[in-house]
Amino acid sequence: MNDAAKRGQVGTPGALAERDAQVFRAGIHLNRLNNEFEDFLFGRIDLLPGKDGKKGPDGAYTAVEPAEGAVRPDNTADIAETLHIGRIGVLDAEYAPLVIDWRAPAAAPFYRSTPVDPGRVVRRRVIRSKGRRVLGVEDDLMRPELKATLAGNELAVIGDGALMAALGQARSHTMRDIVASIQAEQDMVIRAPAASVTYVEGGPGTGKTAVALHRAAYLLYQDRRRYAGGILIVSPTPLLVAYTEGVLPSLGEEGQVAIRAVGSLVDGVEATQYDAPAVARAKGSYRMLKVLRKAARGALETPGTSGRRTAPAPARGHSEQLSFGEETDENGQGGGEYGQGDGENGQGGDAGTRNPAATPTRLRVVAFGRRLELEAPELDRVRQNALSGTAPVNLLRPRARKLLLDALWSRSGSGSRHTDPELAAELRSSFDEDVSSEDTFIAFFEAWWPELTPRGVLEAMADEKRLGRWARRILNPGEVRRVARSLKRDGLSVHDVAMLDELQAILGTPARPRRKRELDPLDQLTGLEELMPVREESQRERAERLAQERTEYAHVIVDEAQDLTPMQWRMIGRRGRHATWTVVGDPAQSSWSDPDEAAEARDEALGSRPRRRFTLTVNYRNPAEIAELAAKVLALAMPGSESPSAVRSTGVRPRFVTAAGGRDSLAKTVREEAARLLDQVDGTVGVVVAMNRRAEAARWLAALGDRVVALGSLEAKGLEYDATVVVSPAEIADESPAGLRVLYVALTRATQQLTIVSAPRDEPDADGVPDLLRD
Ligand SMILES: Nc1ncnc2c1ncn2[C@@H]1O[C@H](COP(=O)(O)OP(=O)(O)OP(=O)(O)O)[C@@H](O)[C@H]1O
Repeated sequence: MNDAAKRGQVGTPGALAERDAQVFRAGIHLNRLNNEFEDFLFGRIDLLPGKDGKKGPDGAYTAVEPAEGAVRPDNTADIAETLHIGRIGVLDAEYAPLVIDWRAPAAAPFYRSTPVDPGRVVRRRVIRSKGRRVLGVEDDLMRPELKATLAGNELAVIGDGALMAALGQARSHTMRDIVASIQAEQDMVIRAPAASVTYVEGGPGTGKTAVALHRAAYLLYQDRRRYAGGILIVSPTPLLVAYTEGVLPSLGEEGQVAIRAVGSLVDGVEATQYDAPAVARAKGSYRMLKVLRKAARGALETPGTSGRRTAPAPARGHSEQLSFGEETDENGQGGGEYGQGDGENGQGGDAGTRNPAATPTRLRVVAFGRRLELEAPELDRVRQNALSGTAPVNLLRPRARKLLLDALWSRSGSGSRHTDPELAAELRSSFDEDVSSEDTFIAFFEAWWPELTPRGVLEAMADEKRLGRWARRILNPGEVRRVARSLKRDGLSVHDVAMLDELQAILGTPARPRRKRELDPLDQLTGLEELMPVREESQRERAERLAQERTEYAHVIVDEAQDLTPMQWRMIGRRGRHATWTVVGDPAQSSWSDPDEAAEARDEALGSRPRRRFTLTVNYRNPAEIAELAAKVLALAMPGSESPSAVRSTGVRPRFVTAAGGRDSLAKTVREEAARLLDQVDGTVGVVVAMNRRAEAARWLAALGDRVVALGSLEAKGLEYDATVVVSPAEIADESPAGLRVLYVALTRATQQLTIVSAPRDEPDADGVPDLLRD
């Protein structure tokens, strides 16, 4: 900035422009440094000289292996290079690297080096700090046999390992980044090239979510321009979004990355309700796709018995010329109200609802002084003819309109009036103009072929009779009844959102004139707003706005991919048609009942892009004592699959408690156990119950403060707590066909302590161990 000020004194216009540009860049950099100040420098590696002596642009040796003779026969060596690793890179006054960005190639040895395969690293140090104070230092010696010296002094070793220090810390309600202790197998995934599909599997606690988030930051660092197209991270629940969304800003990345729950992928919708398992199964499966296709066409026709009329009514005085079904609004006025928020940005499907009027069964217009009339059979023929096109239903409107005019034209008999083709064409076009500007025709057309919204179609599906027709031979009558009933309820379920999105694709969005965005004069001054105290829209706000408007992304990261239904895969697939992908999941934790169908949908979404597969094998979350217990359920849920190995053990075994029969006893026991755990851990306690006990469990715990949370089994996905109470394993396991896998998720949420509360249904033995968890 000082430098820039000097440029300004030159006084030429060019120098002024350069000054502005430099001040701007310096301002951005200063901002980033200030934002990243906390815990800015977290790592250091001391290295042997590189094999070929070559150095990269960041000034570090590029070779992974040490130079020949770097280790002397008496096992002594000199440190040739010391690198400091931080959240972002910093150069010194000479433009030499002072701190290396954790994502830079030179930082890779910090993560990759292990005692088995140390490369050039002799000592790896993790530094914890607060503000300007160093709180602690943890060293790992990668070559413990070596006596290394740095500038004549022997290398010191402090602390007992950064990883264990990180894992032992109490948990809060938000996830922390793991930059200081990323492990080698995780680093391979984070830095995998972004070509095509990177597929990561691993058991609970292996760091899949952490790795996915760090990968997003890494990709942006690697190729910011390419990912200006945005990175979408899809998370299973809003709870997990809230838990993880702080990680990227802590890595110096926000704006380009949108983290969305699968129930919030359609703009303006935030679904938090869950359907009962049988309903979810019908709504999520491929079968629903067929039903939606039929419904989207069927919904064009509204039975007269609906009794609801809010479509634009014919103008007064013309109403007698429109024939609606028997139960239409008598005064024919209707009020012309479409729901608001009809998606100016072309999304359309999320906010507005329109209740179409009963479909008119007769059209009468006056053209060329003659009354022309089309009756129901003719209208029906025209409709079927129009629908034979494959285009999205709303985009078929112009075609339907044209076919309607054709039918009226032929009814008028005017076609034979002229033999001269030019005159005939002229006559026809003036006929079309005449008819289509007539209020009657306009009103008729709006009611006969209304522009459908996804919400409108979903509402039509709430009518059991109509749904039954559209779902004939696809859903069974029980499913039809349950789905229709679920759609009558207020608010959307997570599965409804994928249906809305599919409907949006089936219906299509007709082109609308774009609203001109006002030019913000500050925008013109590329980024000067960064430095101004008052500005209209911050960079972050702008990034959020852009993310809102974005419908496709350059990279899509799917977390907990094992849970997605076929319909959800289709929804996400539409957002990444040209994207590269990172897909992380664990089949053993899947709450979806038909994994084969979901795999088919996943393959369709990912297309034929080649896949690179990784497996994470170490459980960083659960102590061995908890992992061992969970493994028993894994053996039942997915016989033969391997549990990840737990990296530490606490010596504290899971506790088993039995609640006597009766609601009060269960409530009391759970409350006591939660309170007991709150006493024993510094951080959070999660109480996991079957989905239908959610509200009840929240009441049980209301007096215990906000360190404790009640969670339905499906909501526990991806989260973690210092301690958890799992209430009635049998109830959770019996909830759905995937119940055992859901129970496996519930049992693997704790970082320190786990208590199992059994109800009589769990058939606990004398020690309180429920049937499902016995050897
Ligand atoms: N290298 C690491 N250093 C420190 N902590 C780590 C490391 N890897 C993972 N963890 C921690 O382990 C816990 C589990 O990680 P994460 O939630 O990413 O696992 P996951 O594989 O997504 O689990 P699940 O499948 O159960 O959702 C988190 O607290 C995470 O911070």
